[in-house]
Amino acid sequence: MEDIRARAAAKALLLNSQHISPRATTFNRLFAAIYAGTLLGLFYYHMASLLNSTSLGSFLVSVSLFISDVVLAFMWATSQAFRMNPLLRREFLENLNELLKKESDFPALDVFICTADPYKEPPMNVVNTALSVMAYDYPTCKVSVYVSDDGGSAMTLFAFMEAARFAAKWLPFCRKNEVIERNPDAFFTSYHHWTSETEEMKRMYEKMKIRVENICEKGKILYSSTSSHCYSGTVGQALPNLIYVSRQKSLTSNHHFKAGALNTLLRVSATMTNAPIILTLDCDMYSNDPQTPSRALCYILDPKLGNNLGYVQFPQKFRGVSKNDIYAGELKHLFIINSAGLDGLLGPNYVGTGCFFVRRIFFGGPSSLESPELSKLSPNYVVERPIQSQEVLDLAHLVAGCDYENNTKWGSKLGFKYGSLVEDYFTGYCLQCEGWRSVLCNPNRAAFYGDVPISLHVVLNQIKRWSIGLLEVAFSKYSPITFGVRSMGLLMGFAYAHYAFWPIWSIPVTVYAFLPQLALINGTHIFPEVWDAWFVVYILLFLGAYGEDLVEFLLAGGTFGKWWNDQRMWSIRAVSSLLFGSMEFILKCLGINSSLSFNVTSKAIDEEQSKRYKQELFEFGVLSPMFVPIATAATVNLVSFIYGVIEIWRWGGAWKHVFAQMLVAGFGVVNCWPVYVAMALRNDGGKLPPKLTFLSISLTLLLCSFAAL
Ligand SMILES: O=c1ccn([C@@H]2O[C@H](COP(=O)(O)OP(=O)(O)O[C@H]3O[C@H](CO)[C@@H](O)[C@H](O)[C@H]3O)[C@@H](O)[C@H]2O)c(=O)[nH]1
Ligand SMILES: [Mn+2]
Repeated sequence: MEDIRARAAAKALLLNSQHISPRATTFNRLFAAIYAGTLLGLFYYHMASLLNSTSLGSFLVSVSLFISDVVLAFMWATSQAFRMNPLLRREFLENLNELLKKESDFPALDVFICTADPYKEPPMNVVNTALSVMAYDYPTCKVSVYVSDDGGSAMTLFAFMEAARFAAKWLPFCRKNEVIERNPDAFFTSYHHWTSETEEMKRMYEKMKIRVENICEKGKILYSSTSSHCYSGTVGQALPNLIYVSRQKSLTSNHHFKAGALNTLLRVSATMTNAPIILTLDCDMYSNDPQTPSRALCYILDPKLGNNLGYVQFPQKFRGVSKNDIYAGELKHLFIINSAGLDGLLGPNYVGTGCFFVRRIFFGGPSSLESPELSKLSPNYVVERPIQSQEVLDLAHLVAGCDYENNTKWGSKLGFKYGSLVEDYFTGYCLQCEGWRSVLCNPNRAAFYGDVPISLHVVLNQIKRWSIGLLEVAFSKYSPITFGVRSMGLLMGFAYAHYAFWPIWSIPVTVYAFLPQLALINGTHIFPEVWDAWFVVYILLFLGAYGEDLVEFLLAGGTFGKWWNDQRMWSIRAVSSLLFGSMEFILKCLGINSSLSFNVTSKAIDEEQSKRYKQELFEFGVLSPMFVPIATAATVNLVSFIYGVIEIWRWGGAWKHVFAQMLVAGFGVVNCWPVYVAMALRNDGGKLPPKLTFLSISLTLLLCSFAAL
């Protein structure tokens, strides 16, 4: 790749450009300064109330509010890193074509696809993902697709044997007809100009699908999970390599979940193709644009970005999102807004999928090569034997063995990093600390599409796993607030700290979801009254934060409806996933619960659920303990709001004292609307289970009567 970069420099070909909006940056910085000043005012107010508190009760209330606001201020301060220098980029594909004239000019590409559970991740979807990348507009002899199957499932293997056969027809069909939608499933559901050739393709696809689904229904093929498989098939000349890998597992060794799977793929692919560029994909993220690898090359081959560029991250985007995205599954801030912000600093964080890496990144910092234990695994080793030669297959089996990593540097100095359930965040963070930088590529046509979870329970469990993983990093010796700030400077360190400490949002949100409401019932006034200048400070801070969030969301292409759900899910997550995640993390630290595991997000679709999702009805349905704080908060807010209304009606003049608390409770009630509906007004399978409704109403009565004492 060095020589191609040199050629690009000699020809002075512009492969990409970057654009900073001076207006947005200036506005953000000015706004941050004003907001910071207002925050100082708030803390002055807090100090005064702490010093003036007369009873133990009022002191405890003041302390809780103070701690909550400290957390909010910390999260605000760390999030400023995303706003100081946001960057937009463009690629010039026509110039890349000037540069890469022959097939041999293209660097080889190894694609890694991970799957783990044939029931939660239907093999047909995994196959569609693989087909979509096999059909990339890229010299076929340069592409190899490696599928890691952590479930060791014969069904997935069977599906891939079928897929390899189908690919031999599908790829030429796509090239000939210039199909852009190269995921067969997406193509056949969106295509309308049927020709006899298309009909024929569709029939073949349907037949394959039925064969695969039949096998899955029977679930009857022999299941083998104690040996490692590497099947490789090169079906004809004009097809990319497709390699199925199921690493060896045993009950006594730690597999490190997805990070372990990816490291196995790193080694297996090194023995077979050792391509200098690697794309990692989750099985639910298919390619939506065949030109994506070329876009990534526009950065990787850019001589200006040089040897420090380690990865090009594409944002996660989703299909099948409901009209107003009720579970905020798009996570616009995480994947788009904040990533563009980081791009103006040292580059976006790695989000686990849709990311093109330079293989060299997994072997030490840009200027300090870390050698693997076998020279054949090293990034500059050139594979000379064909994939199917016995020698290569033997080595591949060896490096996929369950004990292979013992006493090696894999997971610490080499490859994807172990030690956190969010291996993507942790790996990207460590790599950036080593001095690698990254780029966000966010083209108009989405490069990849994934599935969003369509039930609340699944969403909350996913976020709970993330919270545990993030806290593992936050409280490790690599904490971004210390190690990160030292390695990458204040802003990058802050940005990573913002994520690592993400679960502590649960503190202020839980406090604000209960304390002002219960205090209202108790007759205690905890906020300044309406005509007080300090009330204005509160209002400015609230409107400032929500307003800025809304504007950013709209500028990133969101709608008001989606934003409303986004802010709602922010508080729902905080009182459930983040709270439970933090508790599980604490239990783990205390040694009480030591078996944290990677609970794979279900991608299987239930027809009834999917219908309710389209109608935008919140899906409760199961007995999840995480629903209890949500439902309890909902009822407490309602009771408190009604109580406040009655109070004002009885003692008209008192309204200015309770106004702020009424505002908080009222905001809670509006946000909790779907919860009330799920408790009382619905009768479908997704309503809140009566047991949980009963439990949360009892808890509410308990809390409210305690507060009324
Ligand atoms: O032991 C395991 C567990 C998971 N996976 C794969 O990892 C991927 C992500 O798992 P998923 O359950 O879909 O997790 P999500 O929470 O939806 O994914 C986000 O969060 C993960 C970290 O928690 C990242 O790895 C993902 O890239 C990111 O999209 C899937 O392809 C799985 O098949 C494995 O290969 N082995
Ligand atoms: Mn996923």
